[in-house]
Amino acid sequence: MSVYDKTGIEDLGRRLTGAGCELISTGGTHRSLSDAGIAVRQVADVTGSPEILEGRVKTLHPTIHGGLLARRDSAGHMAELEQHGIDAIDLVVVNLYPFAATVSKPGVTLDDALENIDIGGPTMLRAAAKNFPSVAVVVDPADYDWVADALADGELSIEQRRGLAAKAFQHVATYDAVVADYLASDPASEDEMPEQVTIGLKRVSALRYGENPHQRGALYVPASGGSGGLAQAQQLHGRELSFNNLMDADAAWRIVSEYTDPTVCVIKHANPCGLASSDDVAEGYRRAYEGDPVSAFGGIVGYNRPVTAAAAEAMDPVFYEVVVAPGYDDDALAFLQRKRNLRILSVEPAVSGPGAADYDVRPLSGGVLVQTRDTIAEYPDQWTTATKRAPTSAELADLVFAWKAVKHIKSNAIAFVKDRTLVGMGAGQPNRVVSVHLSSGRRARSRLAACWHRMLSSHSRITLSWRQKPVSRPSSSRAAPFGMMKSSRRRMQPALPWCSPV
Ligand SMILES: NC(=O)c1ncn([C@@H]2O[C@H](COP(=O)(O)O)[C@@H](O)[C@H]2O)c1NC=O
Repeated sequence: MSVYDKTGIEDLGRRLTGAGCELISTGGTHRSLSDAGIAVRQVADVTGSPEILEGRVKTLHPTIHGGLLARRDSAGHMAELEQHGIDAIDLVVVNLYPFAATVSKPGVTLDDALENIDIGGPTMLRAAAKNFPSVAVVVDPADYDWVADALADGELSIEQRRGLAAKAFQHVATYDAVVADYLASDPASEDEMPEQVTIGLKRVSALRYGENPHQRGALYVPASGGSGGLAQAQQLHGRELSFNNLMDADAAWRIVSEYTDPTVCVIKHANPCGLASSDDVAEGYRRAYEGDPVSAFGGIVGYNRPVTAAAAEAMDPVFYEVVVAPGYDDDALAFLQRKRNLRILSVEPAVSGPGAADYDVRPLSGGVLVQTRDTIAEYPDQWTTATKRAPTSAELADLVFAWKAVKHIKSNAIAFVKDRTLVGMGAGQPNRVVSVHLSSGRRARSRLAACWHRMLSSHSRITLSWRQKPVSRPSSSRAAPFGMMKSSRRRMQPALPWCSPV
């Protein structure tokens, strides 16, 4: 037994000695056990070598590793143990130096970090895990109880030992990935994508199923630590979250997090069908909802400010699956909790763990695409005007709003915006002209289509304005909504019969 985190170790030690085990421990673990009156030998007494180099070498010794690695079914191995006076070791209980927690501390030095890279612990875990046909390895304190129960009744089965071995290897792999991330986060190497990427994740919850009922699914967070973000949201109310709930709630949280002004969105199928900024969050919700009242049903509502009672009441007539916000006024929460099926999430901004490379990862058949996140700073005061008429300052504010919105709408993304409110949205269409057509709610005019065609041939990102009444909702002002589109391809789409250039 050699554990950094001593929680539960006395109870386990007592149960193991009760089951007839003889215990061997390193310095601090030995102290904890013997102080609790449990019979235990010092590892140094077993190896005949003292701990040296300030604890850098404690268990790295043939007596320990011979005892762990010898095949019990090999007469040769057992004879060698005998010859060298080594006893077989049947169970290893180890947890490692807290590397991630250490490097999360502000002002941590490289020296501190290096001293917290555990070497002897992983070596014992790997040795015991390799030899799981004969040896059991316990790395997770959550396993202490059932392992002690099994040993009290006899022994662990081969399947149980194999499961523990897999867990130990997984643990060591994740631990090493965090160390590698930390060491790789050298500013000099930031220009290049890394040669190899190992992403250590730990499961925080099992989901009933994945995207479809025949798929399995679970939620993971980075093993390197970090906090906040949708994956670490606190669920304040409602039924279990599904895979799709989490996907949509994340889309909601990401889009409202894009705005500094108080902003509310309504998400359907990972796209915002409603989005509005307003100093009054209840008004923001109303305007977001009115952007597309039909699609809002069954959606997810996201706020970047605490939900007020007025906003909660405004949401009342509509069925929503999830609401996600950085907090809730007490009366708002009490009001929302009346709805049995509404899942209520409280989220804090995401803070990456130490050295965690913050990648966007997409699966391909046979591989994955990895890119850095789309977090570029935008400078609207440096934008140039593509049209003859320059936007007014109110129109520019709408364009800034639209530019942030369109980043979160799936391609071919179209956003019509008026008064910092999304009034029309086109997403996921294979044809961008059709996407405009859908988002404007009526057949695109040939003049508009021609305008698109001219611009699509020369720009990959386009801002557009034209004289046309807002179509998705009535507006008191006579100015037209502003449109914005995003496309990752420069090629012009083939002309459709109803949008031939004029
Ligand atoms: N150097 C070694 O040989 C070695 N052997 C075990 N450890 C670690 O020492 C820790 C326990 O130390 P202690 O029992 O002294 O509190 C465990 O986290 C274990 O993983 C070691 N420390 C670091 O590598």
